[in-house]
Amino acid sequence: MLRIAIQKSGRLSEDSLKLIRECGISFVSSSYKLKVEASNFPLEILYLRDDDIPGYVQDGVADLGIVGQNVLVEAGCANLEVEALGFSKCRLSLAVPRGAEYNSVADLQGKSIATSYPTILGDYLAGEGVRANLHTISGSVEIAPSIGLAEAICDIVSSGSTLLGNGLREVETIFRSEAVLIAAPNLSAEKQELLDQLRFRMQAVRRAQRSKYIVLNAPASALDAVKALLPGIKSPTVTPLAEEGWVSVQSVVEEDKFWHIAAELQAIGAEGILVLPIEKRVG
Ligand SMILES: Nc1ncnc2c1ncn2[C@@H]1O[C@H](COP(=O)(O)OP(=O)(O)OP(=O)(O)O)[C@@H](O)[C@H]1O
Ligand SMILES: O=P(O)(O)OC[C@H]1O[C@H](OP(=O)(O)OP(=O)(O)O)[C@H](O)[C@@H]1O
Ligand SMILES: [Mg+2]
Repeated sequence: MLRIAIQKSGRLSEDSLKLIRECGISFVSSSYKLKVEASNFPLEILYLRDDDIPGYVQDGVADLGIVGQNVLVEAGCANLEVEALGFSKCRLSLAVPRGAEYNSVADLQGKSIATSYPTILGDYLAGEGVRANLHTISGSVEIAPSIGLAEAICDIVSSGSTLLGNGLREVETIFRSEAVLIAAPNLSAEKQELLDQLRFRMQAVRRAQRSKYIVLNAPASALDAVKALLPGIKSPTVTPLAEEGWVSVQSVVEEDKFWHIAAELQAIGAEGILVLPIEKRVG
């Protein structure tokens, strides 16, 4: 049985649970039970504070974990990462009060900076040759300048609303993060085999999320141009329509290229362009 540690409640929780479920693994979750067993895969799920996850996996108390790279690197456990998962994307940034003068990181020399990430920040500042006084606090970091605790902060930013709401201006991005799957060093051969199965499923889910199924009608005369735009996985499926001179084309497109391709398809005469989600994609 594999044990995976995920965040009990917070920014990682929902997507971590969703990913495990999309891998076809069923379990009953309740907010009171902190350890649950899946019914159709040898997996036990532990619900923990995210800060504790790297340590549990490093020590082998849990075999696997899902955690942000920011927390993983801060804990000095970057070597445990096995797979980036593409959610909970955020950045670690330095910010100063909106009206404060700031030209470069050298302006932080001798200043006090509040953060929950003293290791990542300390390494960054050392690399820049800047000495500052770091105040380590575990949350609500953005409040620090307005209560006189620090002159700058370094914390997680996503939309930037928290900085804006607290009169702060983002001045440097020092680290980019997303959720990652981590694994204990030296897993037994049996557990490694289960991990490989789980990664195979996770990759199929992620590949599917990045792809869309596209169906459209096009004049047969435009077929070569349509094929060039929609090469698909191997090649597109082309079937004749009942109406003479027209074909139906089915293919797979990368989601981030869809809008660009859809406009080009329309320009060469394609009609009725439908886009459907793909649940899993193997290979
Ligand atoms: N605004 C955000 N947008 C996207 N991802 C975020 C955001 N804030 C945090 N994250 C990511 O999600 C992780 C968990 O964030 P969260 O705020 O839930 O942590 P926490 O308050 O420390 O939780 P816990 O109670 O488990 O210690 C962060 O370490 C980071 O990787
Ligand atoms: O740029 P934004 O979109 O505003 O997001 C950034 C905020 O999100 C996180 O806090 P969260 O809301 O998770 O609360 P927490 O302090 O309880 O972790 C993070 O610590 C920032 O404060
Ligand atoms: Mg935490």
